[in-house]
Amino acid sequence: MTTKLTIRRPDDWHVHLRDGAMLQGVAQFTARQFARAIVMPNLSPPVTSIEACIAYRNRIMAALPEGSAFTPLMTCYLTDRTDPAEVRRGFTEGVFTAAKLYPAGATTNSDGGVTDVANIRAVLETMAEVGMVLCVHGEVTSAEIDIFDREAVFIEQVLAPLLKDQPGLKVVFEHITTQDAVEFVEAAPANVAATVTPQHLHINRNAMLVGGMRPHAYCLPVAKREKHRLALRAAATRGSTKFFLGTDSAPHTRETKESACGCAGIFNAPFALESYLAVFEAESALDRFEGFASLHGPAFYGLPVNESTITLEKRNCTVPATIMANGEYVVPFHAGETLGWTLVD
Ligand SMILES: NC(=O)N[C@@H](CC(=O)O)C(=O)O
Ligand SMILES: [Zn+2]
Ligand SMILES: [Zn+2]
Repeated sequence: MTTKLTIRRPDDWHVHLRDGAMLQGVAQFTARQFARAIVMPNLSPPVTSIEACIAYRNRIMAALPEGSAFTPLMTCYLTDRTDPAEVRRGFTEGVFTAAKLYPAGATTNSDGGVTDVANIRAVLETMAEVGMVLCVHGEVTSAEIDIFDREAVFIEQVLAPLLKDQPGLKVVFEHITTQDAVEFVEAAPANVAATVTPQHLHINRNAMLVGGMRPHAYCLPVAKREKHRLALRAAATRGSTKFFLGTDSAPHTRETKESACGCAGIFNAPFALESYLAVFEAESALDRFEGFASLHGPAFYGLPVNESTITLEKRNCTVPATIMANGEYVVPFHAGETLGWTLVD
């Protein structure tokens, strides 16, 4: 029986580090587990320029614990008015690692997002030309589309046509939640990949709705039915280089989650690796964890793998009911549960 696992240090290819007091409270958790992370730009106001991005990166660096070797990889929030020249310059100067497509109104702080991908055609062309990754929140927003169908409809109405128009563009279909998305990514060429969150590997929609409404199991895209969860588990643990780690850790204060209109987002950063590893163990795929966590992401982005390592031990760890993030309570994913592996410092 494996009781100790040492792998190259993982990266998180999708995280919300927030800003201000919350950033001060949560940055340490991601920095402890990961070498690098793709940092989402959905602040208020969003990070839409090189200047704003450099300033945000500096605030992240200032929020890291002393001596941290963590590197934030920054992203540009696309809007209907994004200037292709700004995206190109930000990428070539090393400020933007990727650009992020939020369909307007799809999720937290996406009101300034893109109303129609036709409006960013020149931006996408530029990105394809320079080899810059497009990160996509893949849900349509039309009122008449059922929330459980929004990802599958996005594939058909937006993503497939977009890739037809820009066949060379590197696209990360983020936080996928459906068998439809798994099948689409598997059938697509090598320039299309996906990230998978810990929550979508652990829970289906019952976790959110059975026995009472559970706001801390609510995120977007919402968890789907069990067959989709099983498809995601198979995809993530199969060893395919098209699927890699992206936590989508999205902290909101306990108050804003436990509300008449609760915010979407699950805060999983403090125990992300322990959470993923539980899945890989249950799927008898411990030997494939390093690929998912530390190798496939850098390969897709064209970045070097990390030289340093981390070690996880087969030892119980109990996730606290709440975490104090710089004066605000945040409820973590797996609150109050015990996980079978522990990241060794
Ligand atoms: N995943 C979420 O439920 N929420 C994210 C936004 C996002 O990634 O869609 C957030 O910023 O809170
Ligand atoms: Zn999203
Ligand atoms: Zn996200």
